[in-house]
Amino acid sequence: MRREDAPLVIGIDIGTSGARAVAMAPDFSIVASGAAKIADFSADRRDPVAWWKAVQAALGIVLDAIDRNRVRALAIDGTSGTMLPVSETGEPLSMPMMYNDPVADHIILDRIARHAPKESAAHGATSGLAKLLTFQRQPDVYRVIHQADWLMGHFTGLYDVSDENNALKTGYDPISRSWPDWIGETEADSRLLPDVLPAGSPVASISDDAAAAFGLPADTVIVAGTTDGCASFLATGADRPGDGVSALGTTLTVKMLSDKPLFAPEYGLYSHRIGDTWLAGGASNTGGVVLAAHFSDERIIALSKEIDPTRETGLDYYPLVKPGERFPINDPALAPRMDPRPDNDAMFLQGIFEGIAAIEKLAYERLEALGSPKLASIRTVGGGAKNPTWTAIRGRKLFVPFLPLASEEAAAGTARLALQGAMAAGVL
Ligand SMILES: Nc1ncnc2c1ncn2[C@@H]1O[C@H](COP(=O)(O)OP(=O)(O)O)[C@@H](O)[C@H]1O
Ligand SMILES: O=C(CO)[C@H](O)[C@H](O)COP(=O)(O)O
Repeated sequence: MRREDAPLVIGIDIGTSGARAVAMAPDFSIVASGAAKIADFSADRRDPVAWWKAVQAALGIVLDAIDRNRVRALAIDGTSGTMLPVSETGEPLSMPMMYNDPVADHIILDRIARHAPKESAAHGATSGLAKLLTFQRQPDVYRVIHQADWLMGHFTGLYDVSDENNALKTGYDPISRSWPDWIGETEADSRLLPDVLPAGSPVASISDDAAAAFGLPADTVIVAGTTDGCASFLATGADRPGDGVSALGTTLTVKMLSDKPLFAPEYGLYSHRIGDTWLAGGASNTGGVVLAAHFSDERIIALSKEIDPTRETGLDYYPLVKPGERFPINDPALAPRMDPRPDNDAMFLQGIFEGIAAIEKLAYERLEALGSPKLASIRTVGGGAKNPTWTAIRGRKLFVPFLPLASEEAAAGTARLALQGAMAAGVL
């Protein structure tokens, strides 16, 4: 088959600020990509209509660049823990709660704390389960679903299907592959939970309406997606036990591919299931957000050139913008440690780089102490990945090869799941 006739799949990522879509060939090459900002459609990042418009716009750019008849499958990822209550036809019944919107109702949080097993990822004020318990009081609610589920429903017409990754923080047990009975004990109405499929498994053929709207083949397979965090891991091409991915974005997230699941909520550590492997790790509150609180991106670049990364400042910071940490220390009251501040801004910036690198190192050490494979390599994504000074500081502390990325587009990770689903459905 000529390269221009090869079948294609589509991966769509809806992240914190916008939607991105890619078309991918079976050899993982990306043949087209498109992007759109949520802010271009609404000033409110919670507005689901704006999410859908951003997805339509990003997908439209991709479809205009390819022959639509080549598309075999499509999958979507969304921000982990963003939820909304819907009617049977998918109408949102209230404004969604975003991944970082906390539930303030202490009765709900106490019920989860009392009934969820210690190792569950459903603990905490931002968990999907806390949001389900909040939304189930809505009149006429059919299901409470995740952002990615709702967007997928626009392609299938089904608003009651999720994937194992998005469902994790809503209490789903990825080891028994079921919604556990204890969820009922929290007084959650389990009839409102979506059906859950493994990430990368076929859900349904595209609906007639969506096929007509996008000009896609009627047998396009819609595939169960994942969270944005897992998608950006998969996009890098990391695929062996011991492969680590550090995301130096607004926050620092660290994940490692592990042959067994690891759950340690006391450290904010959980595992997402991908096939029979696990993405173990967690998200810290440190990261670029601390840099951005003190320096513009231009100033970071200029000051970085003044830093000698081979010499430690000895400042020993724990950089945070406010008290509270999730991973690798889980302590809602943990105080930032950023004193003394030297007069020299380059030295201050170096202290922050060193502090974040030390937290990254502790994250990988926690994983190994809990039984993960030995860290073999790190791939780095996010705004901090392009800073050679920071990379040199990290290299001095982490002692493993830093590998290049197959792609830094989360949508490419989701497209890999679409390829898997297309193969499982026999259309590739
Ligand atoms: N040259 C740089 N060196 C280090 N950090 C940077 C640099 N440029 C931007 N950043 C940081 O990267 C962060 C944004 O990363 P990005 O991956 O785009 O974020 P998000 O997680 O929101 O998608 C900002 O907080 C910014 O401070
Ligand atoms: O904060 C987020 C929003 O971008 C991420 O969704 C979160 O950090 C990653 O969660 P997960 O590990 O479940 O993918």
